[in-house]
Amino acid sequence: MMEKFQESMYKLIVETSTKLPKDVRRAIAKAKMRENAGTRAAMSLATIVQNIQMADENVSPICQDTGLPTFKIKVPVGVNQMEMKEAIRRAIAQATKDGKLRPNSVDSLTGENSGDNLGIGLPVMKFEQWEKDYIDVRLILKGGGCENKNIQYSLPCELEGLGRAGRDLDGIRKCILHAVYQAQGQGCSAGFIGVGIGGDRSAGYDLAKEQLFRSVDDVNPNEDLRKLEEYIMEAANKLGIGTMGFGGETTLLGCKIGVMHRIPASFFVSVAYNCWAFRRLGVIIDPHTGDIQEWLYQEGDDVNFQQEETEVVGEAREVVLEAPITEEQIRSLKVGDVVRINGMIYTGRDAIHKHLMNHDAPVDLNGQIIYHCGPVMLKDENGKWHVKAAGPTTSIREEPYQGEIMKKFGIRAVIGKGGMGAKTLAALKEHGGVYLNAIGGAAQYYADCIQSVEGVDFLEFGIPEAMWHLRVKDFTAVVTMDSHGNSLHEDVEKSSLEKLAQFKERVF
Ligand SMILES: O=C(O)C[C@H](O)C(=O)O
Ligand code: SF4
Repeated sequence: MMEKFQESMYKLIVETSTKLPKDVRRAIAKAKMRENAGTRAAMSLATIVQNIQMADENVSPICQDTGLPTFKIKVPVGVNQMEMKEAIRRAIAQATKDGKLRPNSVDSLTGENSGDNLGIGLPVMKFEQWEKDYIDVRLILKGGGCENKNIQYSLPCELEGLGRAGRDLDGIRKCILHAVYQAQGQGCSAGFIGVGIGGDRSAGYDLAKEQLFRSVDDVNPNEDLRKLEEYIMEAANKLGIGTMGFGGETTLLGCKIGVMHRIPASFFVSVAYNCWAFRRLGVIIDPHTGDIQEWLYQEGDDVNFQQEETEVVGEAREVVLEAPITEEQIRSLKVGDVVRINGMIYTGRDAIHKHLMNHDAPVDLNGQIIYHCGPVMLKDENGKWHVKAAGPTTSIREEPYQGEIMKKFGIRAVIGKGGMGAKTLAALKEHGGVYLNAIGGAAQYYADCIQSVEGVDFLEFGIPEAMWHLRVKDFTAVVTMDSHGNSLHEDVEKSSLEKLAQFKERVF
């Protein structure tokens, strides 16, 4: 039985990483219909849909960040949970080896990547016993960018744009709207949120995450919460943050709210934010054979994304870039321009940015392009590396370093997602640099633009943190911060704050 169970868990992991569930697909298809053709949001959604289809076909990760695997398992009395845990760990290690998961488990003290997704406390497995005679296993692969946008409020509190949030349903309403606002595009909007009302800090977050296991289509049995969920879906989509924070009609794809009791002194509202790449599936397992009897979240017909040819944004200019890039070329770029990159780009994320502050670079970065990306890579029998998934990572984490590093090494462009802050914007102006926004989560789409892996440095930092030398063709991204002091991210943040303030008045 355990061998079969391990095989079933392997199938669950691979399916979760590579195929979005139908309820999520329906939500994305609906969002796509709402956007006006030709806008940046429509273009991004077209890329997202294309990426979902490519992941289906390639049986490869939808997003390169395959997240922190969290299993929720319900078992009948008499099933050996310790053996199940071991089988799940083996299945996780196998899926990592096969390039279906990125090695994502990092020693928090030494920074060492375990290489197989196993580690202290990882994967997360939560067991519960029940009276039924079958096993129910559900899995979420929740990436780090959206996890970083989770937020917890302690009521009463003051919220920018909304004023005081008190200890009542209306205060809760304000917290949830604020949670969507503060995420901007950084958690790869449009997102799904799970909300937990009450509990202590840890139980509140657990409850919030528990909500993410609810189907997007289900209706809250609590009438107050049903109304609140409905209200939030409507109001949040008026914030104008849109796909990737580019502005647009859809900012939120789902909202599920749960409640538990609290103690008199504490009143927490906890919000778990999940990106559009909402990888969550489940299976019913026969406890005697270990076989999969049924897949969960897959009710309904196959979702047919209507994919008409999307034109590039209205009058957006398309510019081809190839490194080394001159200052003059960079200064000619403006927010809104679409760039197509050919030639070399170098990945660099958290560990490398920190390292480069007081070390030399292993390659000459003068005039070059840095890509904030931690790809999924596999080495073949001949020792050659292949890219299995390679979308952008959240750039704002490099905010303390980026400007200085660009100046120090002469870097002319950085590609990432979610935008960067005032410090980087000032450096782009002073030095002559641009920020290029790629579509977060579109890891198959971008992997397809990579023609070859020409080298790697800092492999000791682990696969996601290494500096990969990539030769690309037609790698497309949008200029969202230019060398003239313009930032689309700053604009959207400002306008969405104004819109948020329209929801200040009491509703509940
Ligand atoms: O780690 C990554 O590759 C991306 C991360 O999920 C992010 O959204 O920043
Ligand atoms: S890159 Fe975006 S889509 Fe991928 S896990 Fe991070 S937040 Fe989600």
